[in-house]
Amino acid sequence: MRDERSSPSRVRIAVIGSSRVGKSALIVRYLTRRYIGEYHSNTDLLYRQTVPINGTPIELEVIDVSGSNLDKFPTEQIQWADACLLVYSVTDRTSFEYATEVLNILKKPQNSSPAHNPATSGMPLALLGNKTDLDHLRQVPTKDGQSVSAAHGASFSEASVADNTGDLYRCMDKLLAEVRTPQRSRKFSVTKMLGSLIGGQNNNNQTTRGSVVACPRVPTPTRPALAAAAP
Ligand SMILES: Nc1nc2c(ncn2[C@@H]2O[C@H](COP(=O)(O)OP(=O)(O)OP(=O)(O)O)[C@@H](O)[C@H]2O)c(=O)[nH]1
Repeated sequence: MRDERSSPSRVRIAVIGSSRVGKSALIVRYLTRRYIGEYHSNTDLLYRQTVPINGTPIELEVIDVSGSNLDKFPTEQIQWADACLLVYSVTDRTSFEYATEVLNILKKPQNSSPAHNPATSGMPLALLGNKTDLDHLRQVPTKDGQSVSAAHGASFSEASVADNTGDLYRCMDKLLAEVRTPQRSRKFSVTKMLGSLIGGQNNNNQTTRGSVVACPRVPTPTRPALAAAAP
C-alpha cells in the first residue's frame, strides 16, 4: 500500500543513452505530447514540469544527458537523479550495448565504481528500446532487452516515440511512481550542479513554454526552440 507521506514533491530523472537513440524526442514527447524530429545538441539539457502522479502534483526535473560524450561516464548526472531511464534504439545494437554497460556499472558492488554509491543504490531503473516503428531495421530482439533488464532489476519497455506508442508514457509514469523514498543524501551540491548545467550567466537561450523549461548549458543555436513544438 502506498504511503503518501513519503512521496517526494520533486522527482529527478536522468535520461541516458547513446547519441541519436531519441532521448530528446522522448522527453519532449512525454512532457508536451508532441514530436520534434530533429534536435542537435552536444550538451546536457534540463527540463522541468509539474506532472500529476497518482493524483499528486510532482515537480519533475529531467536531465537529457547528451549522447555526444559517451567517453565520460555520466556519474554526476546519475548521482543527482532519483531514477534513471536508459534508452537505446532497437535499430542500433551498439546503443543497446552502451545501455547494458551503464546498467552493469550501476549494479556493480559498492565502491567498485564511482557511480555506485549509497546515493544510487536501490535507485529505480528503466530500460527502453526506442524506434520500434523501424522494425525492418531491428538489430536488438525484444527478448534481449527483457533479459538484460530482468538481470539488473530494471523495468523494460519498447516504444516508438515517433509513432507515439503508449509504452513510453507507462514507462515514465512507472519510474516516477517508483521514486517513493525521501530524497537521498547527495555527495555534492545540487544547486552547484544545476548552476553548471544551465550555464550561469550564459542562460539567455532558455526557452519556456507553459511549465516546460529547456536550459542549455551553453548556447546551442542549431537546436530549435522548444516553443516551436507547442500549440
Ligand atoms: N523512426 C524513428 N525515429 C526516431 C524516433 N525517436 C527519435 N527519432 C529520431 O532519431 C533522431 C535522434 O533523436 P534525438 O531525440 O535527437 O536523439 P538523442 O538521443 O537525444 O541524441 P543526442 O542528442 O545525440 O544524444 C532524430 O532524427 C529523431 O527524429 C522513433 O521512435 N522512430
